[in-house]
Amino acid sequence: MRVLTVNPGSSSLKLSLVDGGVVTADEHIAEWDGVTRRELEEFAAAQPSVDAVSVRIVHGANRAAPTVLDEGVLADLRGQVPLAPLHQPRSLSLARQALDLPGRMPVVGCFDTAFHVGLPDQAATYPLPRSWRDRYGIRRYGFHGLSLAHATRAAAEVLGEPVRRLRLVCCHLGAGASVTAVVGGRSADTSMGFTPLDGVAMATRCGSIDPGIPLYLQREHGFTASDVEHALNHDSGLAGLSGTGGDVRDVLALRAKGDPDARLALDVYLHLLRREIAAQAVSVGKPDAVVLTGGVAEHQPELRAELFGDTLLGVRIDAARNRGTGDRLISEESSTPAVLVACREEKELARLCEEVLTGLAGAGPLVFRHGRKADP
Ligand SMILES: Nc1ncnc2c1ncn2[C@@H]1O[C@H](COP(=O)(O)OP(=O)(O)O)[C@@H](O)[C@H]1O
Ligand SMILES: CC(=O)OP(=O)(O)O
Ligand SMILES: [Mg+2]
Repeated sequence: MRVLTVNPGSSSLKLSLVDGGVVTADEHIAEWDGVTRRELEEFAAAQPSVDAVSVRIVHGANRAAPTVLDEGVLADLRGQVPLAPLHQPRSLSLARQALDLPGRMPVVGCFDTAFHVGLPDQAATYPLPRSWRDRYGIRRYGFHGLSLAHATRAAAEVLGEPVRRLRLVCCHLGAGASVTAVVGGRSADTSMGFTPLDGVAMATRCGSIDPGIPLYLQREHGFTASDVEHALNHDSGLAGLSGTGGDVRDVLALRAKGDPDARLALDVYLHLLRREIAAQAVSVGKPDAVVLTGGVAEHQPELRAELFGDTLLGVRIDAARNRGTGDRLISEESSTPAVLVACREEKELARLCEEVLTGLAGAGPLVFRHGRKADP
């Protein structure tokens, strides 16, 4: 099956054609402003033929499996726009365009949140009033699920162990970043929450902060909810700390020139990431390995080494392996294994799309068989 995959991230748009599991064409629009123009139509028109389209949709609420999209499902998914304001409008606008592509092929939506649907109650529940949780569905959802599903399988291959036997701390470090405890292919805990704003500091997002801060700014300094939402999503994280747009390459270049804000930005970023890795290691039990994936993790060997230093979870980075290529161990033989894998959300999008369209969804590998909570 030839699947056109559509992956709108917070900083980029990635389009691929995956034919029988192999990527045969690729277009990566880095520094994407989120406005959908004719990129999808043009990419589709350039392919010899396409059998189906698979779209990454960041927030699927309680949906445990991917689904064939139509106008009704898209209307339902608009309910999650306020819960993922950077991503959901982009995904839905591209899904809408996909439904209108010439040939009217089936369009499948694959949800970042689905990987986390079976989170244990103690990890999914916020300590908030029952009425908020019951009435408004306030819970930890978790994101980056397509990346995590692929990274889990790829890391298992590198480690030579079946997914079901592995206890992993998986770090997705891109423009968005999260850390997840993956036990036997299932999410046991994760740093992102009700929205993809929670957790570690990101390119432009703040991650977890004292909830008293936005309340104070609104009550005492006249900020509106929209002002605060915008600043926490767009002007915080590495961007807010360093005065750059939040691209880690720019922050590293400034730090190399001795810029104190850039130094503080990276110190804060790494400190919060180390703290979260340690926290997720507790949720995992005894981790068999730490897995790194995503644009920042893949392209920044020095930052990888700096992240682990000498002490974090007993990982010691091996200089030669760290400089290598491909999915691989990057740690010394005698230490806790650290595995680097390329983020291949397009492969997961294509795999899930094929499963849905050939009627196999839910009978696939362990990592998508959560099923404790039913579709809404
Ligand atoms: N050499 C590099 N090439 C591309 N991206 C890089 C490189 N080094 C670091 N990055 C970082 O990767 C981030 C993009 O990661 P990616 O996972 O593609 O993001 P997203 O999917 O969230 O849009 C950029 O913000 C950039 O900081
Ligand atoms: C959920 C999320 O933050 O995704 P991305 O890293 O692609 O922006
Ligand atoms: Mg991404």
